[in-house]
Amino acid sequence: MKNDGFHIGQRWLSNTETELGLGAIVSVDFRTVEILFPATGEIRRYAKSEAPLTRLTYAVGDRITHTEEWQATVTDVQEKQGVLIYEGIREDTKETVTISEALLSPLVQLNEPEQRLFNNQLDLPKWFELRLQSLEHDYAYQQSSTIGLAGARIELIPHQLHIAAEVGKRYAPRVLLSDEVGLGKTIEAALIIHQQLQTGRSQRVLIVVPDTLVHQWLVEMLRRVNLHFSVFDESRCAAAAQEGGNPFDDEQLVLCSLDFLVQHPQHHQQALDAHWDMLVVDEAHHLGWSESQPSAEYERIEALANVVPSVLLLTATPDQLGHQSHFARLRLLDPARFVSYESFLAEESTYAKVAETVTPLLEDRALTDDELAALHALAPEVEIAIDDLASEAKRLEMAHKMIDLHGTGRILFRNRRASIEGFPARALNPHPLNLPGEYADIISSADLTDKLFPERHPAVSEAWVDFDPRVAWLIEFLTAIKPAKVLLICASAVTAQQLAEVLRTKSSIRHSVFHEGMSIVDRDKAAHYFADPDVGAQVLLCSEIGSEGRNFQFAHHLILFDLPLTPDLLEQRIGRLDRIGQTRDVQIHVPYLIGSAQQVLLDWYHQGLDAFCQTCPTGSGVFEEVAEQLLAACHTPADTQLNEALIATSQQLNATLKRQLDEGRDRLLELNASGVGKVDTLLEDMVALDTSLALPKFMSRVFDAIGIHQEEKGHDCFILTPTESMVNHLPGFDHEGMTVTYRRRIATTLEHVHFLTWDHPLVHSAIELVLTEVLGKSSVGFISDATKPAGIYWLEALFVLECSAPKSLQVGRYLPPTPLRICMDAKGLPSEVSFEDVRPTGRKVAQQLVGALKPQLEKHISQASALAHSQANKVLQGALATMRESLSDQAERLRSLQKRNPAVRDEEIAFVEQQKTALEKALTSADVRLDALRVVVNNP
Ligand SMILES: Nc1ncnc2c1ncn2[C@@H]1O[C@H](COP(=O)(O)OP(=O)(O)OP(=O)(O)O)[C@@H](O)[C@H]1O
Repeated sequence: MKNDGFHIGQRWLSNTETELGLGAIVSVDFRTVEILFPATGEIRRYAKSEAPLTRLTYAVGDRITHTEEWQATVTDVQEKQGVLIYEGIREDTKETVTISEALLSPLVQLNEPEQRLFNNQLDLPKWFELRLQSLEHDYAYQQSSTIGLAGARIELIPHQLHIAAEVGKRYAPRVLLSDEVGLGKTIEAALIIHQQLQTGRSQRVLIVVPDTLVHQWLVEMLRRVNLHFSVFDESRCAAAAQEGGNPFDDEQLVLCSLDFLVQHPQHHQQALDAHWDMLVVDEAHHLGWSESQPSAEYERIEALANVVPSVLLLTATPDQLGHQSHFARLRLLDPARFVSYESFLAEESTYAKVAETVTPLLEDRALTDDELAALHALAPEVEIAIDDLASEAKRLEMAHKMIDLHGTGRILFRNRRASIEGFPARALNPHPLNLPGEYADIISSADLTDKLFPERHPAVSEAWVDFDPRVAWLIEFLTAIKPAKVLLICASAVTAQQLAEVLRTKSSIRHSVFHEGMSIVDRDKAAHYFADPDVGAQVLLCSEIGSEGRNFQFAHHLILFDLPLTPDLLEQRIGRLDRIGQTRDVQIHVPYLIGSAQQVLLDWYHQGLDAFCQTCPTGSGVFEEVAEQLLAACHTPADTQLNEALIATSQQLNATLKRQLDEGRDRLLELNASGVGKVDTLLEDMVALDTSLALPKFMSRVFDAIGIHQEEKGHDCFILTPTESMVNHLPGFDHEGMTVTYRRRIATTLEHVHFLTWDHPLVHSAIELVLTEVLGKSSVGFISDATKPAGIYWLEALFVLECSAPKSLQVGRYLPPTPLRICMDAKGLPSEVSFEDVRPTGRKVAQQLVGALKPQLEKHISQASALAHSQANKVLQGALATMRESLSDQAERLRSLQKRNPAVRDEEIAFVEQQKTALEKALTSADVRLDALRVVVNNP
């Protein structure tokens, strides 16, 4: 429509302040024009000849919005005294309406690149690049193998990454993470949860842990993977109860203690009703089970596991409450697969055969005919041609297929220290002390507890600390090795408290206690005080509750003031120090009374099982066999014959069981868990990401563009602060300032520094901000290329191929929003040229250029659009083919697995099929949209 001057009532857009919305001319005189912007209430007065304004006019077919907020589609346009009168059909009532442009809503924002380009809503050319890069990076991220893993603040430890990647990519994984103590099960769980959340496979997660570990889990989730869990306890639920409803519905990520669920059936019921995607249970050996007497803990978790699709159980000592309980937990993960304990035992006895048959595949040589025949016999339904085993990679693939087919491979992961390098050694330091006469009567009683813990007998009350030589030894020992940190564990809270009292009254040794009689907050304070390297406690005196889960690897000395009766508990105790992050050999000190039942235990553990200096996965098996003999020996410590026989039997049993485990279950589990041959590519991808400069470069441009100042601080850290020009709200950005790093090494040592990776929420919100803003949708810029004629121009059109689908479908695996950049030259031909350093032209020039080139540009846009559609179609066909192939493979693999290994559930197969159908539908509905336009003119 021809513009023949300003008239009151006309609607114009500001070219310089696009955020003002649609303005209305309120006065015009012979030299100036005054315009009111109703959306912000601001008025501007301009010289008529210089006014940076563009008239907004609509054509037939356009959609307009009335000030009363209803919409209409334009059917006719007339002009009366310079003001446009639109006729149209109202969308809600279908009435025919007539609207003067004066009554158009001021809240108009032109979103379409073309509209913006031809209405002079132009931005700086750098915004076009930012949009393009944001789309390109997001595209790469969505397809990356490292999604959900790269952003964790951890060292890259292969066995953990393998498990996390293997489990994290499954649909509703149900697994038992059973690495030996301290190898990183919590970290593995954190990585799996993070991956499931980042990819949309899960949204609601409930973590259940012993109450001693609630705080530690809270902190680990936050510091390792940036996840804020809410702790639910009695007081939180009571407060929520007043508002009514189910308190568990209020949060997506919840952490609570197992005790809490056991002691409060009504809250357990609420948790059951709260529709979780994932349940995580730490120290799952507490879920004791026998056919006649399942524990309350087991029943509570079983009820949850029956309704929650994904379940992770964590325990380093699966046999701690007996092998039956271990079976019961596997059954809880997959009731259809683990039907009876007897059949489970029978199957276990075949593991050695499976391991023996698979092992040659891992030996980097051709298989003999016999070995090949054994392989055929193991899995007759798998066709194995010699060619299938020609290369090392193929043999590895076959080995993993076989492991997958047999036993607990898919649901149980266990790494052992023996197969992981770099662990320091453990040394036993026994400290024999004379048995005081005061204990004589007590230890001669028939009660085993009296024999093992005479200090707890009422007859000696608090006086034992005065004559028991372990107490004097303790003070002397602590004084001698000061300031070295020492963790002391004993069986009872009373003993820990009494020892603390002695240290308080008889020494100046800084100490702290940790036992079940304290509140969770006080316990954490005590642990924190112990961890403080400068002014903290030298010794932490723990009751048995300190023997699980906690991280005390900064200490190198462990005192076992008494010994527990079960080997797995001993392993848990030692595991507080012997865990990832321990930098020195672990010194285990056992002060014991000569000739006591404790000496029997010491000798049995050390000589019978070698359980102090090595981890002893066979301990519970041996214990089950010799329990009677062991108890008899504890009753008669002086019976050397009995003791020697006990040790000899235990040594023998231990050797046999170890061999069986080594050859069978553990060998298979280890092959499955450690990721030999499978994790290398992932590790390479992670290292490549860590060393790439793409993210720092990109973020620096984004920060610059949105008005965040980035200042280098040294140590590879940057301080981010808002500048005055920062107008947009960036979720996750701290306006007080933030210290960030892109380096893993810095992030794992400086915990207050944010670790910026492609997984980080700040990076996601920055990308989202760039893409949801209109900034950059249209721009004009100059390049200087002396080799090309001055004045030639190109039109860059950025299209996005995308489809909408529910998040849980993770359509991004196959077709993330895909950027397609098409560049047309002045002749209307597609060009491969790309531009760097496109500089702004100035608004007026840009306006004039767009005005002059409008007919050509319109033509180029439609040519580019046709090209984009044809490119998109190729991309789409590729995505469909990949999706079909990959899901068909998955379904086929699951079906063939299921024939051998019922661990594969029917729902898993059905799920893959449903996904295939849903993805087919979603992908075929994908469409191309124009996201941004940039006109680039050569002006050398
Ligand atoms: N990849 C890693 N990077 C940095 N620290 C790690 C890593 N893996 C484990 N750690 C640290 O090592 C210690 C042991 O890890 P974690 O607590 O996950 O082991 P765990 O197997 O759960 O132990 P437990 O058997 O005692 O429950 C923790 O302090 C943990 O933070």
